[in-house]
Amino acid sequence: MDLSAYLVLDPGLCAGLGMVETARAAVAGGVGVVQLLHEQAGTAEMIEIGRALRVALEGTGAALVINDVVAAAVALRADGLHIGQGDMAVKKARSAIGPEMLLGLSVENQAHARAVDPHVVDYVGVSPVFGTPTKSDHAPPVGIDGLRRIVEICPVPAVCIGGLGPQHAGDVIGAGAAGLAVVSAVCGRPDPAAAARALGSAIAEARK
Ligand SMILES: Cc1ncc(COP(=O)(O)OP(=O)(O)O)c(N)n1
Ligand SMILES: Cc1nc(C(=O)O)sc1CCOP(=O)(O)O
Ligand SMILES: [Mg+2]
Repeated sequence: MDLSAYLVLDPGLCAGLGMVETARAAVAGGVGVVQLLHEQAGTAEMIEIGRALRVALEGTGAALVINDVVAAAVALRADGLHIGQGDMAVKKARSAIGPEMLLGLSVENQAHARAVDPHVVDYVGVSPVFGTPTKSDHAPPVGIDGLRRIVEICPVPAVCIGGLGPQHAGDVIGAGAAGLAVVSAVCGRPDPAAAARALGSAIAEARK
């Protein structure tokens, strides 16, 4: 899974174009992972949207990750499941999804990072780097220095999320992150493909 440019879909921000078309455009613009996050959807609706996303992503090489809803991830044979600290025990998630599906875990501080078991978790989402209106109940922002310390501790690759856009690629890649996860930098933009391209270019530039 190429974690460099990681799109987290938000149904509200994607209301204009829709989540499937937003994902299609973002992947055309170079996004490597699409996470379906829909707090209001039950399992059946997650599966229905996930199936449409699967069709849209087919043949692109982009990965489909399901947020929180283990049964939907399993039913869809998704590429990954992403859970937070309060969602469920990581070992329970791993036994539900089996050994092949990638498991992502949110980490919000150094203690969370120290507790990551690399035999169970494949990548972490360090969250949030900056405050963001996209998620109302986020943990205190860790900032770039906090991100660097968390990445140093984590035994698995780290993407980071929260208030990020192309303008932050230099700082977060410099801090050791494997990629940037974004919502509003792509969702709801007039041209999500161009927004994704701008993100990818900034990441490529940061890695030079
Ligand atoms: C890549 C990535 N990182 C962090 C999160 C946040 O997940 P979580 O803490 O479970 O919060 P919710 O988004 O589920 O409310 C994420 N979704 N993706
Ligand atoms: C989905 C999500 N999780 C977060 C966390 O801190 O756990 S912040 C967030 C939303 C990030 O949105 P934007 O890119 O628009 O700032
Ligand atoms: Mg969650």
